[in-house]
Amino acid sequence: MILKVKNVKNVGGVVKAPPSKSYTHRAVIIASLAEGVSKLYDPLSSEDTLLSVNTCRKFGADIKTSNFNFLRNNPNSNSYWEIKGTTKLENSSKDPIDLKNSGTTLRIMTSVAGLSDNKTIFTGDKSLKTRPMDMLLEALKPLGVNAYSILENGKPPIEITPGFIGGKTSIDGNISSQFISSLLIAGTVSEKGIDLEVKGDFISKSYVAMTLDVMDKFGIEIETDLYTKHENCNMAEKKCSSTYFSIKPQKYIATDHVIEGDYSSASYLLGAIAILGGEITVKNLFKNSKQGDKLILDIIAKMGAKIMIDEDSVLLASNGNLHGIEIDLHNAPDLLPSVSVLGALSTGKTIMTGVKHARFKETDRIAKCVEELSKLGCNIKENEDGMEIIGGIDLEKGISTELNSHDDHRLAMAFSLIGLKHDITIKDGNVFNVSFPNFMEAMAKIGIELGLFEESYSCTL
Ligand SMILES: O=C(O)C1=C[C@@H](OP(=O)(O)O)[C@@H](O)[C@H](O)C1
Ligand SMILES: C=C(OP(=O)(O)O)C(=O)O
Repeated sequence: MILKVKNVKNVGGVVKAPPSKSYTHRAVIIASLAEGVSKLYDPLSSEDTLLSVNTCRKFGADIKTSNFNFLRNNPNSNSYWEIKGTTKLENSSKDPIDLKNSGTTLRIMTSVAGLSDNKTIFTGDKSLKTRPMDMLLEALKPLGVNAYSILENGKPPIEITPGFIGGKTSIDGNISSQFISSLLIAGTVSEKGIDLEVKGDFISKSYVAMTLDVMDKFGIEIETDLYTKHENCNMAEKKCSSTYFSIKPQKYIATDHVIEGDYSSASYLLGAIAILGGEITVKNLFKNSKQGDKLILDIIAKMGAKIMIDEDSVLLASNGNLHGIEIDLHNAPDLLPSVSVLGALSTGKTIMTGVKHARFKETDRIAKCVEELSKLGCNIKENEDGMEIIGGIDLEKGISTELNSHDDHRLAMAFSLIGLKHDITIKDGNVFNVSFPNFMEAMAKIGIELGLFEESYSCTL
């Protein structure tokens, strides 16, 4: 389906950010490992999070979901999921479990599957089969888990043989923080607990902070120097001291938990008004959030808009004139598509650094953003760990006005913002259900009407 901007009028107003995908994954999986019944209020019901729900059901959790629209329902007596966890995991699926497009479910559940009584095979869609897994599989071995890549390419499909007894292990932190979240979540309920050393450059650290946040809410005590270490290591001198985590064997305690709003998804709503000019209030964004993508507030402010942060909402005011900035996305890789579009619609240069790991997502997001923005006449330079946008969109110099999402939800939503200033279309644009099913409804609330159209195939005889 082709996604494009249909109409823009009465721009602005108030909109609620959707619940956090990352927090929903964590709460579902940890509640499924807890003794007792937990209630998750205002969870994100999206393709990816429902994969975590269905996979946890396969391992024995009893999960009752309720379909409600986060834009219309406030967290109230009936908008929650009820999760009865289990401490005795058994994979009831005789076939490989298809995790489609969800890297978070794949990584975290690979360690959890090591706790079960029987073998598991995880597979996924074409994109998921490109996601690196070898470092996690290596780190699991000293903990008693024999897991391997069936095609021996370090990627899914993955077969996991149980035996997770826990103990001491280490892993490099430069590819994915999901490996670390996975080891910590599962290691907690293993016989010996876990002592984990994360070596070298530790990217996307904020997601591990979110993991520890949810583990704390479910009663777990953790010793770590994550919060006391210097933010980024000295990459120039290649000096990065390790980060340590020590968790004694413990049991998760069922609890009720409210899922906060998603800053990654909010970046499209905030970015739209920053580009167009106007004023919006985005609710459900928490001032003290641990999400790394809260960085979008600093980015948009540095580019020239006004940002006011309240306890649980953000007010943005913009005149639509943005200028380029330099930004390190080391801790917020999912903002790369949004920031590349903001940079392409700004005056001056925008430089993104520190985000080589954005190459290991649904797509190689550095390469694809460069490829697609170049089509629109952007003067853009690809670097190993980011990109430089030297000159913005200039359709006169461009070769096409049809962009391609490459089936990546974040590319589709970020590229849709270009349609606020230029007449462009996005092929395979209907992929936002992975993380933001109500994306079009939320954009309509702030005056931006998006449309989805069948691709018209012209037959040439
Ligand atoms: O743990 C998580 O919820 C996530 C971690 C990040 O991945 P990396 O840690 O691989 O950067 C991020 O890109 C992904 O969207 C969600
Ligand atoms: C990469 C992402 O998620 P996952 O790792 O769960 O596929 C994302 O949401 O951008």
